Amino acid sequence: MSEPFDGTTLLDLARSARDLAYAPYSRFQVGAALQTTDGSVFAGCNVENAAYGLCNCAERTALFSAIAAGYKPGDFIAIAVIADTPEPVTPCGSCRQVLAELCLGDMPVLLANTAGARRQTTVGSLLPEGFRLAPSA
Ligand SMILES: O=c1ccn([C@H]2C[C@H](O)[C@@H](CO)O2)c(=O)[nH]1
Ligand SMILES: [Zn+2]
Repeated sequence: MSEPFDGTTLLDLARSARDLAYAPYSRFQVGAALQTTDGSVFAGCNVENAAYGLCNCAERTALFSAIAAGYKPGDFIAIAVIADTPEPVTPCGSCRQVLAELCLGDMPVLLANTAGARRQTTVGSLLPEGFRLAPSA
């Protein structure tokens, strides 16, 4: 059975979202695209701030946008992330924690770089034994 999402399309959407990044401090642009169970896609880019601790990653922009639009934990089937890194970019610890809260452990995470390298992992493998209070998504 083929997967219920098209990884190449999701990565293309993440690549377009990356162009929208507001990253005047790091100059490091990241894009993400999150697909919901009903086929919607939420794109996200990183949004930085002069108070550096307020910088928000592309992954969390996409996840928070989906939640703000009414989607619930567990309503997501895949996320793609892309940046200009030598190897496919890999999410920071904060994003891993948020992914673990809002997505199922076996949800695919597609990681890519702008040169075309890509690999696939899961939310659970990115944060084994993560902290949680809420029941699993
Ligand atoms: O997976 C990642 C890693 C980093 N960033 C952002 C945060 C910051 O704006 C910039 C440099 O860390 O890249 C993301 O958006 N996603
Ligand atoms: Zn992050």
